[in-house]
Amino acid sequence: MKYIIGIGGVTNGGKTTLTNRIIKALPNCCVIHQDDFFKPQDQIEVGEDGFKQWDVLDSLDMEAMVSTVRAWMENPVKFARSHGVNVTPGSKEPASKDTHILVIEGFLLYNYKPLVELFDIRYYLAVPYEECKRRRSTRNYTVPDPPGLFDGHVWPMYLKHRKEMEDDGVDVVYLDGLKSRDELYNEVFEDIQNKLLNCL
Ligand SMILES: Nc1ncnc2c1ncn2[C@@H]1O[C@H](COP(=O)(O)OP(=O)(O)O)[C@@H](O)[C@H]1O
Ligand SMILES: O=C(O)c1ccc[n+]([C@@H]2O[C@H](COP(=O)([O-])O)[C@@H](O)[C@H]2O)c1
Ligand SMILES: [Mg+2]
Repeated sequence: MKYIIGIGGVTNGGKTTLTNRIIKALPNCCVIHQDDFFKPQDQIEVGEDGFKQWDVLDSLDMEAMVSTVRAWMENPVKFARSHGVNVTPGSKEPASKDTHILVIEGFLLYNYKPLVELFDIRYYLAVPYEECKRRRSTRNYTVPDPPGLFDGHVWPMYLKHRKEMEDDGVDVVYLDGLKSRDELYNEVFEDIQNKLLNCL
């Protein structure tokens, strides 16, 4: 069985932190990080607001990202081996027999049609404005945020994409990013275990 899990939501919601823990706990589990598909800086458009438009689908090579997901779907064992993931032989335990899991994490997972339909389950981490802004101010991205980027671009784009996703009726499981790392991990891990057992 193949199972694709999305961990999406707002920047600094805790997606990467949660993902890194979840993938260690699941068998035959590969991961794809959307951040690896940002286009080079010189290809990022500058908006009328003067900011580089990082937080839009056009800043990402979404075709390459979907191709990578499809490569996993076609041959998860080959994908796992070529990405250094240990593949355990199908055990007699029903929950792990021939189960292959892919976790995809990123801030714009559910606004791109060819990708959104590939998920078996979609988690969505959210945190309120103040906390998001506070966490963001402590981050060091490969390209540092210029002054005013959060209020001028990042947060408005988050609200826009979230509204589009909701208007499109995308089915997501909301997670409260204010909960502790442990609480989030336990909640999501338990939910995944139950979903996997129901699929078998
Ligand atoms: N549950 C949490 N509670 C408090 N801080 C968190 C939590 N999860 C992550 N963080 C912190 O918030 C920041 C963003 O986390 P990260 O996992 O990189 O988020 P994202 O990938 O969604 O941008 C980091 O400084 C991280 O240590
Ligand atoms: O990774 C990069 O090269 C990069 C360069 C510039 C900006 N980013 C920011 O990365 C954010 C998405 O990652 P994350 O982990 O904060 O969800 C997004 O809000 C972008 O503004 C990321
Ligand atoms: Mg991240």
